Amino acid sequence: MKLPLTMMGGRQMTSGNTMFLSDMGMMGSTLAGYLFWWGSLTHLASIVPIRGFIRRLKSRLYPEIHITVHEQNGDKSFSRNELYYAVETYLSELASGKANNLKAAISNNGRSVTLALDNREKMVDFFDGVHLHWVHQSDSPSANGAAGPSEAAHFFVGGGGGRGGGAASTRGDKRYVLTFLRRDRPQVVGRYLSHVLERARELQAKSRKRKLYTNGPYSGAGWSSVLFDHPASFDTLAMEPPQKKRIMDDLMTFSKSKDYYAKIGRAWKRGYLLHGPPGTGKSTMIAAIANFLGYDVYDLELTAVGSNTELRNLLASTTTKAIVVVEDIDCSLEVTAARKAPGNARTRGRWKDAPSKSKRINGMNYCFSDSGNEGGEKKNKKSEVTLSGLLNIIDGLWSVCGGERLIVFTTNHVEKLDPALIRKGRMDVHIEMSYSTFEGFKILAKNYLDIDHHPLFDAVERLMEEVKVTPADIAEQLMPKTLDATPADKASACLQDLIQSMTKLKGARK
Ligand SMILES: Nc1ncnc2c1ncn2[C@@H]1O[C@H](COP(=O)(O)OP(=O)(O)OP(=O)(O)O)[C@@H](O)[C@H]1O
Ligand SMILES: [Mg+2]
Repeated sequence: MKLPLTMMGGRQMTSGNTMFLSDMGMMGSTLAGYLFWWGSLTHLASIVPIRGFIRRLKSRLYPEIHITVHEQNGDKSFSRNELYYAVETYLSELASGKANNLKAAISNNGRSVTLALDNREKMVDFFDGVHLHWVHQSDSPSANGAAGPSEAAHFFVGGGGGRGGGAASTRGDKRYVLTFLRRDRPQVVGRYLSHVLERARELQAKSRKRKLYTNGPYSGAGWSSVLFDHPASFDTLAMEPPQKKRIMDDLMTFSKSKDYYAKIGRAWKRGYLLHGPPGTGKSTMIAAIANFLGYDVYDLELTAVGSNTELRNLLASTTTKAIVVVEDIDCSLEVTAARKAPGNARTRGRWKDAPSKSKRINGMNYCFSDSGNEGGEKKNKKSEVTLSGLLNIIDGLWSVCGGERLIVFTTNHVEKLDPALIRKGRMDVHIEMSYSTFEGFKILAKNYLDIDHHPLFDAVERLMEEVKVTPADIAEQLMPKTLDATPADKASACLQDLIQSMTKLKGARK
């Protein structure tokens, strides 16, 4: 009798095509032998947990440390643990290029998508030759395959659950667990965690919603704010490229020099004086700086400040990473001694005609919220802010505040300013914003018309050698006047307009 035999996995064993019963006897005893050993091994494994044993053995050889960063602090208030969010930000940058399972969410006012590690997703990082493993864990019932409360992955000694995870977690807790070898503890505790925090701050500063604050007549004794959403950047700023690069390098060096400022015992602040004729881009430059560094802008209206004390309180309530701007400083303050009464001071053009709380800044309308009711009273209040008061407050205030701050003064008349106000150490960088050069014009032509070359460029260049035009004048002429024309026709029409107005100007100056 020939019987086909079927083994585990459904494979048919045949000898040729068949197998005789005598062979089956031998096969049967071999099979019984295997089964015996299999049974013994399984029994042994149930007595000695081999994987656990191997893990324990390895953990003796390569001891691990786990650091758990919980979403909430362990105190009674369950307050938000800022480190958790810093780790999340740091890992989202790392994970976006590497991790397989990510959570996506919309942020930044619906303009960008942020990615974060999904539950139980692991991420490897390297820092100064140290191998670091992160895993995200969540006890939330909705989390995919939730991990046990104190389960931490063992990266160096094999996967799976085990001990670790630090403090006991609460139901619904989310946490990041960092695992590394014990021998790397000094680098991780000493430097890596600071690096994570520092990088997260940089990323948060870049993506956070920034604000424009003002102390105008509608904001009571404090600041009122709106979202700062100005599109200016150094790319779009018409300026000689080497000068632009010097400014950007200076700003970047400043923003990265926290330790250096601390070492030399100076407050972490830098003063910029922007001077030049109207329409040369001083206000635009301030917006570009704010966007470049990711700072908030405090537009300080000195004529609306009642006294030195009020000024001190205003400046003390600014956030870190801020630019405090005083536009037209020569008009805002009597630069030699006591300042003018508000009624006599020139109010900045961009503000003075505003009929309501809506203000036009750099061609954009901003609507300010009213956070106080003192606006009406202030108009008639005589301000007592003095130059020396301003200087003392600036010098004194910045010395005690830890965060990085820029203070920017603008003026059309640098020659009128008291030297004490603009001396080095107060206004460290003096930038002259001047009439447009041909290089500046080409930047504007690229921005406004999207062209790098044009047959009419030569005529513009020749005229620029003879007449002075501000970037604002050029920008005005390069604005398309119709939507119907082709891009090439629009460019030609705008350049002809510009040439015409420059020729007129040349004629008028003869
Ligand atoms: N250097 C520049 N680069 C790009 N655009 C510029 C530049 N200068 C001026 N503009 C354009 O001209 C407009 C007016 O410029 P801006 O308000 O910056 O001049 P300003 O120097 O601050 O003038 P004011 O002294 O009157 O305050 C801006 O909205 C911008 O469109
Ligand atoms: Mg201006």
